[in-house]
Parts: sequence; C-alpha cells; structure tokens
Amino acid sequence: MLERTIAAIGPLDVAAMTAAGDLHRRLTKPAGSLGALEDLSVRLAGLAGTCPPPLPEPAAVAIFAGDHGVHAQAVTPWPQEVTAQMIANFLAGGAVVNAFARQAGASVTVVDVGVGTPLPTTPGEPGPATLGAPRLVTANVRPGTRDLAVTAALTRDETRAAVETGIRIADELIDGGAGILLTGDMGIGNTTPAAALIAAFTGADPAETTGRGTGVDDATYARKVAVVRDALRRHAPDPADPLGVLAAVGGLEHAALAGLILGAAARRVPVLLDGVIAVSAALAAAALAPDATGAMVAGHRSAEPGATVALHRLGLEPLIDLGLRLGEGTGALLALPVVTGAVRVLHEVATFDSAGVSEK
Ligand SMILES: Cc1cc2ncn([C@H]3O[C@H](COP(=O)(O)O)[C@@H](O)[C@H]3O)c2cc1C
Ligand SMILES: O=C(O)c1cccnc1
Repeated sequence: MLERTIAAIGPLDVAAMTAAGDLHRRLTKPAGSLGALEDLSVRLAGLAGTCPPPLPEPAAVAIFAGDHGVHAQAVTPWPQEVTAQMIANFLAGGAVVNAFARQAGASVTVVDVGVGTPLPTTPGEPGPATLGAPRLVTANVRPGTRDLAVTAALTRDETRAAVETGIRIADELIDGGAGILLTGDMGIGNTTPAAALIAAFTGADPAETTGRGTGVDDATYARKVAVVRDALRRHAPDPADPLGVLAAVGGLEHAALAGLILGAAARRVPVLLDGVIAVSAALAAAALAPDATGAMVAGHRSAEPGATVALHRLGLEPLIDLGLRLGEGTGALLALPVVTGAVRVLHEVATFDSAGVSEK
C-alpha cells in the first residue's frame, strides 16, 4: 500500500498553475495584492490539475494519538494517561480542537494508533472515518513506542503499519467527501520524537530542534536535548531511509501523520499541517515522496523551534504565526479560512473586463 501510494504522487500541473496565474492578473485587484494567498491558490490549482481548483471543503481533521516509551526519561511533566483522557475529551467535544473545528465547520476523527493506557469509556461512535460528529477509529499498532533512549522506538513492520493506517484514513476521509485534510496529534511526550525526527532529517543540532513542549522547566529542557542528542548518536538514523528514521526515533502518531500526508498527496487533495509534530511527519513524507510537498500547506508556525527548522527545509511559509504550542490540529484549523479564501478568490472575484473596471 505504501509503495502504491508513493508511486501515485506526482508533480504539480504546470498548465493549471499558468492558468491560475493568468486569471489572477485579470481579477479586479492590483497584481500581487493578495500576497501569499496568490501563490497558494496557484499551487492548489497545480495540485488539483484544474483552474480554479475546488474549494477546500468540507474539511476533516484527523487526530492521531499515541504514547511514548521515552516518557520514562522525564521529558514531560504530564502523566502518560493524559493521552487517553484527552481522547475522551475530543470525543466529548470538549477540547480546543473541537471548539476550533466547530467554528471552521470541520469534522474530527480521532485515531488511536498507539495509545498506551486504556481509553476511558468513549462517548464517540466507533466506526470508519467519515465526516460528521467526533469519532474514534481504533487502529492500535502497539500500546506506545519503546523508549528511544534505550532502543529503537518501533520495528520496521510497526512503522509501516502506522504509516499505512494514515494512508487508509486519508482515503476514507477523501472517499467520504473531504476536500482538505488537517493534521492533528495527541501524545504526551511527542515533542521529543518530533525534535529527534527533525534533527535526523535536516542535520540540525538537537538544541535547535528541541523545544519546551507543554512548557517544561529548564532542567527538563536540558534533559530533553540530551535525550535527543544521545538517541541520534545511538541510532545514527539514515535520512535516506525514512522508515528507518521513523522506527528509530519516531512515534506512532508521527508515522501515521506521514501516511496521512502521503495519502492526501496521492489523491491530489491538500493537507493543512498543524505544528511541530505535523512538520516532523511532513519531513518523513517528503523523504519518501519528494513531490508530496506540493500537497502540503503549512497552517502556522509553532512556537517549537524545530517547527521553523522543518518548515525551512520543506520550503513552506506558514500562513499564520500566533505563538501557538498546543498541537491537536488547532493551528491548522485557524489557518483554514485563509486557505479557503485563497481559492474562493479564483471562483468569485470579477475580472477587469467583466466588471468594467479600468486597468492602469
Ligand atoms: C492537557 C493537554 C492537552 C494537549 N493537547 C495537545 N497537547 C500536546 O502536548 C503534548 C506534547 O507535549 P510534551 O512533549 O511536552 O508532552 C502532546 O500530547 C500534544 O498533542 C496537549 C498536552 C496536554 C497536557
Ligand atoms: O506545535 C505543536 O504541535 C505542539 C507544541 C507543543 C506541544 N504539543 C504540540
């Protein structure tokens, strides 16, 4: 499934991009006046292979949840059970991501790809990922990763299973009608593997890729950087072997998000990236299929320093920069109206000719 998906990912359609650029020049506004929205809409035309590209509606957030063996290294002050407890909160509609999803009109799908503690009784309906009320998909590859400070976090088979879960969720959501996918994550400790992945794929120093996550103190931060540094030394992951990197120092939600991104790219549907977990997964997706970057839209710049390192490597400019450091998909949801607006311009704005407006 992974190989088939990678093979389906192709470059942007140049003719559709040229048509979008030409259309922009005829719309009733000074050329270039919509800044980054113009480039984005041109790229989305290239992704869709048509101008104007379809409006990115409806939107579907997929929150991949997993636990982390590296929690044992005290890299986060939060107990591991919070991952499962937050899943219950997502399904009950009480988290920040739910509030923003309601505002944006987006569906929420929670995927247990590797939660390590039992889920509290879940009010959500189990079943396939579709558009609608928050729902839970159970696809638990293993109950949390192994401790990457001691051994490889995952086997290659487990990594592939998580990536393919992400691809399957992308397919289900798109088959259900989604016009854009948004990445979400939940996993106490997951900023540590994200920092390790970004360092492994970019070659940046762990001090540049590691942040304070949920807000760790100085001692915990120093420990976290050391854990990432030691893990890279121990595993020496090869960036030319993306599954190997994910297996050595990644997480199940990171692997599944890489799959979601690849799945969206293969279907030529845009995928709006959230924060540092998402962009670390995006580096893995781009290493597996370089053309996948054509489908990626960076929602926001996470306050986590690794996010900026990853975005730079991916060549993506984030749409908003609000100092968010939450995850869940919150930054992607806030950016969604910007993406929709960029495309709507190509659908609805009059041309100088049609509106009888004089050109300069
Ligand atoms: C109540 C709560 C809600 C969250 N929602 C997202 N995260 C975010 O914080 C975690 C990563 O940070 P670290 O690596 O420092 O543990 C992830 O679960 C991420 O999704 C949350 C964290 C907490 C505590
Ligand atoms: O950028 C993120 O996604 C993020 C930042 C801090 C904690 N959890 C997630």
